[in-house]
Amino acid sequence: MANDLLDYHDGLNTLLATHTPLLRHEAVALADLNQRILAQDVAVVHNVPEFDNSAMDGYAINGNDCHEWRIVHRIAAGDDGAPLLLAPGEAARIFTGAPIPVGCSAVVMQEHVTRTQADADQAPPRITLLAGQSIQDGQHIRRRAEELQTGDVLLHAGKRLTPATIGLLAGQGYTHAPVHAQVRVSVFSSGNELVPPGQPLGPGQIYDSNRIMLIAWLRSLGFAVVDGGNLPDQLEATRAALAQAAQECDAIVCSGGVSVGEEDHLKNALTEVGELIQWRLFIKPGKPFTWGRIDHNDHTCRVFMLPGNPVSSLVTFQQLALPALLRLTGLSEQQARPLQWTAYADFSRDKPEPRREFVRVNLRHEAGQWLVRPVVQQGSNMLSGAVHANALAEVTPGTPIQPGDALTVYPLFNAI
Ligand SMILES: Nc1nc2c(c(=O)[nH]1)N[C@H]1C(S)=C(S)[C@@H](COP(=O)(O)OP(=O)(O)OC[C@H]3O[C@@H](n4cnc5c(N)ncnc54)[C@H](O)[C@@H]3O)O[C@H]1N2
Ligand code: MOO
Repeated sequence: MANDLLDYHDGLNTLLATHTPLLRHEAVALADLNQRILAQDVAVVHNVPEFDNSAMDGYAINGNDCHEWRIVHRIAAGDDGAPLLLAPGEAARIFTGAPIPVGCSAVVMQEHVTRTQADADQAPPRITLLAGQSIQDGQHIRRRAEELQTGDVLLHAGKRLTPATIGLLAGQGYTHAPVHAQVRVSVFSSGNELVPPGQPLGPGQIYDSNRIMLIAWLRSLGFAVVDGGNLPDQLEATRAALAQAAQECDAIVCSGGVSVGEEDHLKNALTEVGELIQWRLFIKPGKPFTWGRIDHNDHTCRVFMLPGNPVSSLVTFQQLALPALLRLTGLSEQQARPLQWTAYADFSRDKPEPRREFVRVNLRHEAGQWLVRPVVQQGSNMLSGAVHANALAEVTPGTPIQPGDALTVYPLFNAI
């Protein structure tokens, strides 16, 4: 029955191609820019360095072949060094970041010279080079504009901003940067059995783990998250909640209620208020994963319905919903793809699984190779298994595994 289900890679490629960056932009202050995506190119407006300056604490000298130099100036970082001149045989005491005086041929580290104090007749102190040291022309001078030149592009549109890029923008004097607006995501769980942590459990009830897991995950990636609460197993209430959220948000992420049971109302509700684009993929876990859209006037809200088993939610979120959501934030298809590399099986499995499987594994580096071994708890209801794992290993449908077989692995939370 299952072979008509969509393959994972076709599903991922379709999601990446059909979700495009939101057009809303905003100027955001530097301290709040981490993880945001640049919406326009940003130019270099100051040469870096702005002026020739010293890379070391030491002495700026004129005349690399001299045997000693008279110290005639002292230049610290923050001083205006431009008017200062060095004649042949002269030196300036200089510090890292201080401007280079006119006539300087090189900077010598203070560890490489000896300094003689001024004598009684007020002659300036002198430095001589220690035996065994030599001087290269221009050494330890950071030249004006050697790193960045005015008019060049500092950062290109589409760049995901990191702490280092924020520092780079500050180094140019910027206080704000133009970024794509935050993607607003409503997160729901669904099921009469679910109780929020902190409340007592009644018979047949369990705590809701998926909603807070997804909220924390989305927040950590810079999304503006609305907690939509838990939807009862009831079509009318579900339909109303989806329609309301679609007016206010760019995307809805919900979990549970997308399988075939009579209490699984999510797909019907989506069909009534919007469009169900895809139901079910040929994957384990996460087969009932669903996506669609709800259009409201000129606004589109993307909808991702994750299967309720917590590991099914986690796997389909990381491998399918998140890449699509990251496209909305402004990332390219390539940037939004789940991070992946190749590792080698440190286990065997004779019985092939018909669906493409994402096995929860421990990825480790040993003797120059990345190796993977499955964690014990592989049930899609066993969140502890996903916690003990640090990656997902992809197993091709119908394929037994021998030790040493190459597998594609995806680090969990893109962080190893
Ligand atoms: N007859 C069939 N039954 C099922 C099939 C099938 O093909 N035929 N598919 C199974 C698969 S695979 C999955 S995965 C689940 C997914 O079902 P739903 O998405 O409808 O999820 P629920 O039935 O609502 O819940 C499944 C399971 O997960 C627990 N759950 C749900 N939400 C949460 C939450 N927020 N936090 C913690 N746990 C949650 C729920 O209590 C159930 O135990 O369907 C299979 N059935
Ligand atoms: O797809 Mo279900 O996620 O196999 O447990």
